Amino acid sequence: MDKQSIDKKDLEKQIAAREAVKFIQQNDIVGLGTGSTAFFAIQEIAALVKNGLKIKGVPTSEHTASLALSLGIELLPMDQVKSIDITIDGADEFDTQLNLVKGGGGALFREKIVASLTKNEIIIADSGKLVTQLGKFKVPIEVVPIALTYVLQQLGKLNGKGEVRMKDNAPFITDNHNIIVDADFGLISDPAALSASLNRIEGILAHGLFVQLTSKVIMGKGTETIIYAGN
Ligand SMILES: O=C(CO)[C@H](O)[C@H](O)COP(=O)(O)O
Repeated sequence: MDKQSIDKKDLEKQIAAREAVKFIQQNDIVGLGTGSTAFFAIQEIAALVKNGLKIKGVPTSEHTASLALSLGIELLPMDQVKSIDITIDGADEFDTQLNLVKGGGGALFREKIVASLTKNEIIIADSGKLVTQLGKFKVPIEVVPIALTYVLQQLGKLNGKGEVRMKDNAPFITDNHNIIVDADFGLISDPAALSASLNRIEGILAHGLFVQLTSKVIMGKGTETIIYAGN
């Protein structure tokens, strides 16, 4: 990928982030996403905080927690939060029905808990994330390590081929001390049905299919934003 296309992507992420933070209100509890797109939102939020906005953030990963603290955003631990007003997070893929694949950064479990607590889940994305059908990006699945063999067998029964995610020649370990299996199901014709099937497999802590959790996706396209909103 050449530098120009990288810059174009970053610009799209940034303008989507700028648009998304407009939905934050004074005294909101704000879920803070994880990844290179959420990074832009966290920076925008930090700038607003410096200008007097009072919010408390709920981070979706240890990495986001450190980043937010370093930028002066006050945090609340997830287990002390009953409800989150608004969350701004990224996604690996989304469709126009607002189904998502998330977890490319391995933070899917905390991202899903935060999304489930959130009244207004806003996903920000560059235009490369929009797909007609989910599934080109493998579905990240957080697995309790001792259940790996069983989970891989069960994924096979769903016509999924799972591979343990590696980092520096060792399995990638999540913030929750689990492993990630990236599962290829081909194109996913019914994300809700696959999500429900994955939910029934013991040993899976969370999977990266986010169905009916998103209120809008704000996508940067060139120098504009396009909003996909739920019904
Ligand atoms: O789900 C995520 C992390 O677990 C990210 O939101 C997703 O991977 C998108 O990342 P990026 O904004 O870097 O493309």
